[in-house]
Amino acid sequence: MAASEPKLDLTLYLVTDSGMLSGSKTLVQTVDEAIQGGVTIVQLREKTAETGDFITLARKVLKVTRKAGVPLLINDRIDVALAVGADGVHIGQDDMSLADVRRILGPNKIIGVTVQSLEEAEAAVRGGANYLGIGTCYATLTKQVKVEPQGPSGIRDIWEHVLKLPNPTHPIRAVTIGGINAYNAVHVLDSTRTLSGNIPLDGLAVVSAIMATEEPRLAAQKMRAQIRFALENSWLARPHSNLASTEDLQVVRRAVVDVFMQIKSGSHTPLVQHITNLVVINDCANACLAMGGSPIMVTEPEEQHDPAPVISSLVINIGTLDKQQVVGMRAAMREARLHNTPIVLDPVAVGASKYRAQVIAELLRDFGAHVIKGNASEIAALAGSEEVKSRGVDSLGSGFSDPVAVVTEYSRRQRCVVVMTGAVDYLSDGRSTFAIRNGHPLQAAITGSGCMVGTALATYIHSIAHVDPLIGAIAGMAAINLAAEHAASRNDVKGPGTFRATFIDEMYNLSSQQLQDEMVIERLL
Ligand SMILES: Cc1ncc(COP(=O)(O)OP(=O)(O)O)c(N)n1
Ligand SMILES: Cc1nc(C(=O)O)sc1CCOP(=O)(O)O
Repeated sequence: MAASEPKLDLTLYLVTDSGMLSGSKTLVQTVDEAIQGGVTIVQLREKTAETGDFITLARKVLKVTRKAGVPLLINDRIDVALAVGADGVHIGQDDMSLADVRRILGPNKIIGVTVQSLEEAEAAVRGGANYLGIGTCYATLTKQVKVEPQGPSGIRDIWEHVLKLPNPTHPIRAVTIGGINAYNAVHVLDSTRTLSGNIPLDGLAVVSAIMATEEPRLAAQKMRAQIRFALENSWLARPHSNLASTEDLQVVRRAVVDVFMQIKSGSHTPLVQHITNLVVINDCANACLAMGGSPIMVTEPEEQHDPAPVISSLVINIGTLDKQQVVGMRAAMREARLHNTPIVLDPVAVGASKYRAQVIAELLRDFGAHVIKGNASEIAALAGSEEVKSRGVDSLGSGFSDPVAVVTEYSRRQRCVVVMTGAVDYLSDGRSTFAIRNGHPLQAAITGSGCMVGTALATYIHSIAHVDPLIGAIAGMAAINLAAEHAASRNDVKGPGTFRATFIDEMYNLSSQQLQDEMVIERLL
């Protein structure tokens, strides 16, 4: 194959570490296979190599990268880059200054700079870096990092900041690095999209996710597929949903009924995994069945891997939290992320203890969610608002003075659909916000009705690729509220006990015509 001119494509950035090789493959073979699997740029990072050995290795790797038309950068060592004619270098804050490196290498070589703060990022952009390696995203065993991992939201803050800077010569690009793998790639790319403009990072940089495997080609293929999904198919990547954003509420209503019909007609039976609280397991399983889904209560960490490919959606509910359960939740969310399975997070009583708040913050940092559902006090606790207080699992007072602003802004920040339940339910994807005014006070008189909302959301949002999560959320919320209205109006319902059983019956009986005719929905934004 003829050599081709390397162009800067940061989509999947391999940073090498020969110390991680298992022994069955050389570094050159590993790089070669990783490129075949989809790596788009390589950085030779040999922290302990002698200069002569480094140059010899770099020449061999360069042959492979040139053949594939992929740029080769050298970590830290400008002399090695010059000696072999590499395409550029990557430097950190303790290395030779950017200005000196640019002077030595000239205007055409690629220079990447590690940045961990707004100030470092600003200096690198002003100094003419071609791209930024924004670190450290997650904890890593690959190297000792000096700063606390900042998680995707910290990375996003830096990315957002640099995009607002005037750029002297060329548009700035960026990847993030640290603890990234095929399981968290989509979440990292989704949640580092800028709030203003929805602009994603240019790619992800990895060391161990490829270097420490026996199958670098396969590892690179998996990473590349996840990155492609995040950049092209994730709902955040799709242009503003035509359905939820349309001014015509009739179009929204029809889309909601269509989603409902898919399940009601039996053309699709979503397999809805629950890791939920002890109080409501049975109710949630029955609600799921009654709506046309199939519940599966797989909870042990060890048994998350096998069913993961066939799970349609995952409910994580922290109502009766224990440490072992959290391990299972993390394993389930990790698998869900790999399979792009929608995750519905129910942060029950998150404001009640520091432990709950910490668990939820870590789950959101590490895995995120496609939908967060809570009552006003739970959303207040998550959004950092003092306006609504809680008592146990209940909200106190009359709620937010401006619920639309709270829900919309929190949804925008979390990059997911937020559903805030109450007498009026508010649902937002950060771009469009709706109120649903169905439901009955008896829902608050039984335990688990909020948890069953989580089940309903997950049942209708059974695929990220095929269901707009906001439309699916509206379908779930409206369906369960209408079932409550129908149940409460029945003569055989005498109070909470009979309501509870009848509620499930009416979830089962609800027709698409009733949903169409009786759903009270209002667009607020
Ligand atoms: C893409 C990318 N980003 C960050 C780094 C880290 O570089 P640096 O700060 O120079 O640390 P060392 O790699 O030298 O340990 C990187 N190498 N690549
Ligand atoms: C080389 C490097 N630089 C980092 C930074 O934060 O600047 S983290 C890191 C190592 C990343 O390795 P892995 O993909 O195996 O977690």
